[in-house]
Amino acid sequence: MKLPVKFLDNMKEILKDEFDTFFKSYDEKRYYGFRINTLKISVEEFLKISPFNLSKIPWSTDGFYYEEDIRPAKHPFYNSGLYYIQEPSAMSPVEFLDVKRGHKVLDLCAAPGGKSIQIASRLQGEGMLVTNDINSNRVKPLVKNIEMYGVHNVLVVNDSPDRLCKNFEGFFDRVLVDAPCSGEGMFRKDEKLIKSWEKDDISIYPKMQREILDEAGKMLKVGGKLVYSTCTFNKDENENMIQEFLDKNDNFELLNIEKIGGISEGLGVKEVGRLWPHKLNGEGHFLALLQKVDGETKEYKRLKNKKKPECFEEFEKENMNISLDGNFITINDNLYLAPKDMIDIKSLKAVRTGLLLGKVVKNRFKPSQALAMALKKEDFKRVINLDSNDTNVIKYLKGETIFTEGENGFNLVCVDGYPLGFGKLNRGTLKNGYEKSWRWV
Ligand SMILES: C[S@@+](CC[C@H](N)C(=O)[O-])C[C@H]1O[C@@H](n2cnc3c(N)ncnc32)[C@H](O)[C@@H]1O
Repeated sequence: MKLPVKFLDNMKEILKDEFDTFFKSYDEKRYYGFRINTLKISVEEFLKISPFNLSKIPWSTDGFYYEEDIRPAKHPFYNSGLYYIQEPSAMSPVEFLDVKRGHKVLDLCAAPGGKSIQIASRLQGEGMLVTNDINSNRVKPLVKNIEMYGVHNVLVVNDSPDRLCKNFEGFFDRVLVDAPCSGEGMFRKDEKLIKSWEKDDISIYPKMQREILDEAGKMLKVGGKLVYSTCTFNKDENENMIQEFLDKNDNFELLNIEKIGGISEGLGVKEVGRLWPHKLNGEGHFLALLQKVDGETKEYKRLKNKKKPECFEEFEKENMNISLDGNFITINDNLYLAPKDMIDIKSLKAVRTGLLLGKVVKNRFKPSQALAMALKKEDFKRVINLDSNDTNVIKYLKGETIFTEGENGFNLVCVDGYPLGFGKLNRGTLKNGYEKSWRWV
């Protein structure tokens, strides 16, 4: 692999005696991983049905390495949101964020959403996740991932950190800043990034990171914790960025990142964590854990619950074995179940205000793909449960009509018991309800 000379010079300076082993690691194979989505299945249950050979990633509770030649994104379990494909070292930031059920958590630079899904799996439907990205193109896959992985206690935002801060100062128990960075840790994963590193002016990143981190700190509660992470090796974007933040904010303390599974101390800062490709099986990451120990406390009032619309109540009675409760919000014909901890937000570009249940048009309710993905098989009255080897699964994912037995009406189509989407059955013919933009082409 041909690496930029300037990058190698920087790395020689940083790594000194270790440089040669670091450099050689670029000729070794890269590692592939996915994380089991414990919102839908436990690690133990998944391992019982797993069609793949997997081995544990040491710093992750639910992450596994898989071999390069298997294609987990082509298996229908991927479409049912049972696992999220993620570079192994990228699984580390959330591991150290110490998210507990009921927390209010902000993922400030979230797209495409790998770490948001990981946070949601720690929340297990309690508390609230606010997931944001400034880039409107990148928010689209973020929304898809949030929905496919069945995250429902969520507010998805496409806005800037300072505008978020106007609504959420001192609000969050946990904040993740997975900062935009020069991406030096991703060269082995994606050689195109070498070209953009050479072409772009990487000195722009520290300014961006500083601004994001400053706003992130303000949105944290006293006692709350923040993880700052990057996938680059550059010291200015890592240890120096954290040192500068601590110098400016004496109400923050640096906590220790436990050095498990081959994670190393930082460069001159022992509390932070470095994942190096020559020391563990992953591409590279930087982690710092901060705690806010002093500051102003602000009280927030939850939004008052709005009633369930009648048309949704009817849909539930006709089709579901459960009845949802909480705050039902309608925005432009879209019916949402908002998170219980939702507050009044002003002038923010919210893309999803909770779980999108469906559309209400002329008092008729049409369920969404997101609702199907947030349900369990037992939650629905009529289910078409396909075997993962059944050719109808691919047909369904392609949006084709399928012919199958079952009860007329709305059905939840599942693969080996895990929902894929809806369909309407009429005398053996299933009108495909799989979201058009998700269909296999
Ligand atoms: C490293 S990526 C995030 C990856 C993501 N956390 C994940 O695990 O899937 C950094 C993200 O920061 C976003 N970003 C850049 N500047 C930002 C800003 N000022 N505020 C919020 N997000 C920003 C980029 O659009 C990009 O999606």
